[in-house]
Amino acid sequence: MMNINPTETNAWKKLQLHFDTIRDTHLKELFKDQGRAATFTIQWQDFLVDYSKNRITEETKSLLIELAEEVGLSEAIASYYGGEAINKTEDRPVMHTALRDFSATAYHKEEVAGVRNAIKTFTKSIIEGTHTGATGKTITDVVNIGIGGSDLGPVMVVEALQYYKNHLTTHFISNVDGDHVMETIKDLDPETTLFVIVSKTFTTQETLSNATTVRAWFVDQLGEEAVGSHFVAVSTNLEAVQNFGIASENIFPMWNWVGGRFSLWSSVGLSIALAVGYDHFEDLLRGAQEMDIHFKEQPFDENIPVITALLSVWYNNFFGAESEAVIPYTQYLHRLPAYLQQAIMESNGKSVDRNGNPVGYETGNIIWGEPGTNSQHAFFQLIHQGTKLIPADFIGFKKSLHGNVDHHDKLMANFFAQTEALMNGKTEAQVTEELRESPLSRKRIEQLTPFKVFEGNKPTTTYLINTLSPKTLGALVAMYEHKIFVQGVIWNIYSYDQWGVELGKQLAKQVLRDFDDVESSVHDASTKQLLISYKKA
Ligand SMILES: O=P(O)(O)OC[C@H]1O[C@H](O)[C@H](O)[C@@H](O)[C@@H]1O
Repeated sequence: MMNINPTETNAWKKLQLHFDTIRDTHLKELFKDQGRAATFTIQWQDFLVDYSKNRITEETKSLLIELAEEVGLSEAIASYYGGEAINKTEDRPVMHTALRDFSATAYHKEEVAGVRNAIKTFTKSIIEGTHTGATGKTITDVVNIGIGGSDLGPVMVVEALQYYKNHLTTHFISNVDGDHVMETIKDLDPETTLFVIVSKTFTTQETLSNATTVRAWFVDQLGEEAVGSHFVAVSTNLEAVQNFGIASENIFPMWNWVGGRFSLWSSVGLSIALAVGYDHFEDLLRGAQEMDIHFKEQPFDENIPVITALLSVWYNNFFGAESEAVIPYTQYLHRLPAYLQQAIMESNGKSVDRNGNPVGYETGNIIWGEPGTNSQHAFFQLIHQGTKLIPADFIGFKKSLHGNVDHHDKLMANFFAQTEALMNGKTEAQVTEELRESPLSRKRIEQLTPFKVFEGNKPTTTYLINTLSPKTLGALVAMYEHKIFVQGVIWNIYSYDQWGVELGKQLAKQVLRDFDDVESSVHDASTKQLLISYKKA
């Protein structure tokens, strides 16, 4: 890793000058070049990534690639794939790619294959009913208890692959909110339920509290001796799991070289494999592996994660765009934005560079989104006519899974229409002409026109994918993972730690202790007033 301040590179300086020449250019203008769509499209396997509706020219693209080269992206990729401890503040390598590397030269090959086999055997026994509950009944429900990376990945994928699901009903408990726990377990039959406790560290307050409550509820009904048939855990901290009362044969290990928010490919994905079967889980991994190979081998100008990361830097650091929207046009991906919020914002929400100095430029963007078309009827107003520039990823599929062409055409008509509308907008002349056909008076038309004008020039990147399958989903998620990596390299920050989560955790522990005597606790006046009011209730 070269630890270069991006703003001090030659490419950055050139980009700044270039930006001044292009900042006001309208996309409509750029589209006068008929070849533009083909120039700025990458066709890869089942993916067509059309990034032509972005505010770039070929010069922008080559300067951005120059930036990537100048900060040493190729060397960084080699360190990432080479298992170097690139997560320096935690002194760990970042090796989620090893979890889906089926090649002969894969890192940690045997350990990984061993755990994969354990997942395969166990999930098969649950799905086929050979592993029964303590009273001999087959398992019908699976409850994943975990938070952050131990929840968001599994829940996002299980929702995304609902079409491929088997008979097991999957539930997720994450929040330490007791109401969340009770609402989930209230109708469950302990005799037919399997609990999967997922915590990389096995020290997370939320997960341990939830697991303790659920375990007590369970033991109350079926007794301590039944625990072994109904509780399994996923963790790196085998000792803590055993202390919690889960036998070693019921623990699926994971490793410190896998970050929590990149761990769905490990045994953290046990609930996924239970929900859709091991073969689909493996397909998910294989899809991710294909993207890993693409990212590692493709030249930057044809490399999806590299290009999309550079576009994101372009908007974030030159246009001053603060956020990015992710709009999947499939209900199955309704948890993708939430998943990406952790993956992206926990990784790149950093303000200290790799030399330990404050960064003097913007880093991690704010990620948000909801599925289309719902989002169109909710927040698209602001994207179309608000004052903020919000680059958006549009993710759509050529075929629906249930095959209802009528619905799919309507869904996708919106998908295409929105990116076109965001790009072109609507001019004053167009609005006036349209209003002239209405019975409105001339005066009224004049009054209304400014409100109906769309400036356009709103950038979007379109991912048009054949179908939503375990494989394409794996590739899509891996694409975002590598995009995060590229951005971290350019911004010269450490993307794989998350110290920013600690302070709140520490304080919550203190506040919990202070609940015993809020009057004499030491807090600022606002917090103290709130604590007193809370305890009086
Ligand atoms: O899996 P666990 O150790 O329970 O951690 C769960 C979550 O805890 C913290 O919030 C971290 O910031 C997350 O990255 C992690 O995914």
